[in-house]
Amino acid sequence: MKTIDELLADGVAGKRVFVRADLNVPLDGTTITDDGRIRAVVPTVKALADAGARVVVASHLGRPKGAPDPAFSLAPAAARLGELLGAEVRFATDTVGDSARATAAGLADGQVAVVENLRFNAGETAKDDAERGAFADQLAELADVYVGDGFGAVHRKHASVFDLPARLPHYAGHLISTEVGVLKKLTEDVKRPYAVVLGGAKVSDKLGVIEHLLEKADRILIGGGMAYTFLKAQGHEVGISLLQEDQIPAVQGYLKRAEERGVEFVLPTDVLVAGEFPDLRTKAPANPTTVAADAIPADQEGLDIGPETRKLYASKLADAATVFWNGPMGVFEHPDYAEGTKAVAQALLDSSAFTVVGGGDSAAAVRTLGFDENAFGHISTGGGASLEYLEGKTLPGLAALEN
Ligand SMILES: Nc1ncnc2c1ncn2[C@@H]1O[C@H](COP(=O)(O)OP(=O)(O)O)[C@@H](O)[C@H]1O
Ligand SMILES: O=C(OP(=O)(O)O)[C@H](O)COP(=O)(O)O
Repeated sequence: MKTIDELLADGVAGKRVFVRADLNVPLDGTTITDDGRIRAVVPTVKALADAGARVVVASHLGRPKGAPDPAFSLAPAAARLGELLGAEVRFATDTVGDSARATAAGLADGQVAVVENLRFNAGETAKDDAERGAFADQLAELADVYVGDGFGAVHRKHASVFDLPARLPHYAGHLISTEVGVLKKLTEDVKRPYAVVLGGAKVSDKLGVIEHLLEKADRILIGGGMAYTFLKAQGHEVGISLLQEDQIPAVQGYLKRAEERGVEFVLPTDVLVAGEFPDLRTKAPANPTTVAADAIPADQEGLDIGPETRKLYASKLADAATVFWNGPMGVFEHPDYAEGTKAVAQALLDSSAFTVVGGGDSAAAVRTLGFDENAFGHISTGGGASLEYLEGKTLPGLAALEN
């Protein structure tokens, strides 16, 4: 994989460089609640701009449906990038249309622009190779060189991640190089006991990695929205909690395999439930109740692990030598459901383990709940991406940079 250092050494002044970043930051309206992913790409963008490149930054944000949707505009992220760079950052109101082409063409050496959300275009995420390719062709017109630095999206076979680098000279940015360097250590030389904590809401995306983790980890702790498919697989009712019904047979298989291999699977023994999802904007009191994990009422939703589970998980992490954690334990954005996530973060800090926290929301949780991000071994900007890397899968965005 060629890195940006080679590009910089060859000289990049006057060249139009397309930087595929992951600026998928959590927003409250148009306010960025955690800018970690923007800060993470600054070293790459700054190095290119300082070297006189004309930098076109692109990213997805959220999961819009292949058409413009103001709620998912990258405008706030572009403004924040400008603040962090201490320089003007231009913003194109489309991704490959008139605004993007004019903005890219109007850049002077050392200037930076952000184009609008890649996922406002159906071609970005299309399954069909030709449709993705056609969109990548349009993106390629904006630049002479491609720098891949959106680590959080390298597991996606999307036009800007996979097809575009095949059309331009391509290099890995500083963030991707750093992320891969750390995660590689976890695949090669892992100190045991090795505990993995999984939670969050992207359950269907992430359940599959457990099959591989069963061959690697000594202990797997499950929380967040993921826990309820496990509880259901054990025969418990989960009310209106997040559930991946079609994955129940697979999950039953994981539990069986874990037993055969002597991998300890730890599930919540109690959970916080409520009749409705909390209001994350007003943060109005949610008044949850604590119930046993095998006694979730039919009309209630599990939204955090309970106090007994917090203690249990802390004890299971205390003597670990390595911990990988992806996915909050509950809806941490609301204070009534943040305690589970806080307890896991604190347990990681209290242990002497090498700790890796991965994922946009997990990293944001650690910071917004007041923890010192430097106290963790590594905070990865990618959750799904780091999990699939650990799984040993070929990641489209990394393979494209290697070719
Ligand atoms: N029990 C739950 N039910 C619904 N959503 C949950 C639950 N627990 C956690 N979440 C949500 O999961 C989201 C993060 O999930 P995910 O995107 O998978 O993590 P990451 O970005 O760290 O990879 C958070 O917004 C959080 O509110
Ligand atoms: O937030 C992301 O992934 P993550 O939640 O697994 O860390 C990335 O920006 C990828 O987004 P996607 O899962 O909508 O493709």
